[in-house]
Amino acid sequence: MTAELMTSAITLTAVTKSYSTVAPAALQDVNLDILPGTSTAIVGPSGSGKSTILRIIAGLEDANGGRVRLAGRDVTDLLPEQRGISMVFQRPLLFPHLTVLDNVAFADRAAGLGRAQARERAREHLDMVQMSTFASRSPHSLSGGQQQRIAVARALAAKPSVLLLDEPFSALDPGLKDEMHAMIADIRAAVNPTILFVTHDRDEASAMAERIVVLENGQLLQHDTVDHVFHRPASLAVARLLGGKNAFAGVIEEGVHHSGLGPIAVTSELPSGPATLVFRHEAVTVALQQSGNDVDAGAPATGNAGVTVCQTSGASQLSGVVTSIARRGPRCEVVVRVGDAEVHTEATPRQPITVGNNVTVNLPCEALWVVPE
Ligand SMILES: Nc1ncnc2c1ncn2[C@@H]1O[C@H](COP(=O)(O)OP(=O)(O)OP(=O)(O)O)[C@@H](O)[C@H]1O
Repeated sequence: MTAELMTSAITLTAVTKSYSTVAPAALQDVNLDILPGTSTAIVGPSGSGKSTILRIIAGLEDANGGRVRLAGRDVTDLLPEQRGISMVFQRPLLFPHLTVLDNVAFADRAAGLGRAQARERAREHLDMVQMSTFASRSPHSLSGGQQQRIAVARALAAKPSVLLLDEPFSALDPGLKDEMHAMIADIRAAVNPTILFVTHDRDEASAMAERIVVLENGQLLQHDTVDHVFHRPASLAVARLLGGKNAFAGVIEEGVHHSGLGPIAVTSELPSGPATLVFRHEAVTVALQQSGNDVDAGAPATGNAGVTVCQTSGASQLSGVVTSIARRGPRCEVVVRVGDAEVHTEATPRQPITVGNNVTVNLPCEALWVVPE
């Protein structure tokens, strides 16, 4: 492999975009700093402005205000082909009349490179996406996943310092998606472009990126590490958009959060006042209460908020009653009524838990997070 390393920081400053004077702005004052060589996912509901951000960075759409910089260079007024960016779309958009090899050689040919040399470089990029044996095939003879590999190889052949991917693998089945994620990891190891991609799939965001940008209604709600957006959301909106199911409105008084769930010790550093307690259901386990054990075995069957102090054991334990169980692949999601509230938890299908059981909910301290009301 002779491909050279290529990577750029991406900086958006106060970028706004309105497609019409009557519709709400597609992007509102978006500021974003993407470090070179990183991979970042953009997530958000449909219509939140995800594709618009990519298109403005690529130069396919003009912003109404703000600046776009790549590696510190202001590219706002440059044409797409002057920016050193490649973009891959949900559909591969290969040239049907060219072979796979010539599809990938296209950028070099257009840049004036001789056919033999362009094809030699194209072979390197086909190799990078493990498609060298398909070089002489026509695009229509390939599967959707194979065509998307060729689209990625063609994008890389333009030697971009930034690779933008707009829901590139959303049409593929889960097994193929995993293979594509492995391919992106190989590409990062080989040429390390800065990657910014749009996805609706939270698992894909965490599989392919180390950071996530969360958008809603054209506004950037949070840009942070994968771990932080899932476990330390900046707002209730972020928690919800990332699939968080446990949120309890209440009030903090002297380091204790009070809600329908009961009193939960948080941290004394948090100011007193209204706040919502959030935690991921994946972090919460549930266990059948055995009579005689030391966990609130006498709780009434209607469910009762356990007193919860979160220090020595590193976890709060709540007593409750199972109200529903739903299978989620290899896991089960178990909903437990605790006091006035419902807590979403996870269990394995082998656990002997049924609806109506008295259970203990184990809430690890590190899973707790508080967001403003
Ligand atoms: N060419 C266009 N003309 C008019 N409005 C547009 C155009 N492109 C996008 N919009 C509007 O701008 C807003 C943001 O669109 P965008 O495609 O960026 O959202 P998105 O988050 O990528 O959505 P999705 O997840 O559905 O692809 C939407 O309200 C959309 O209808």
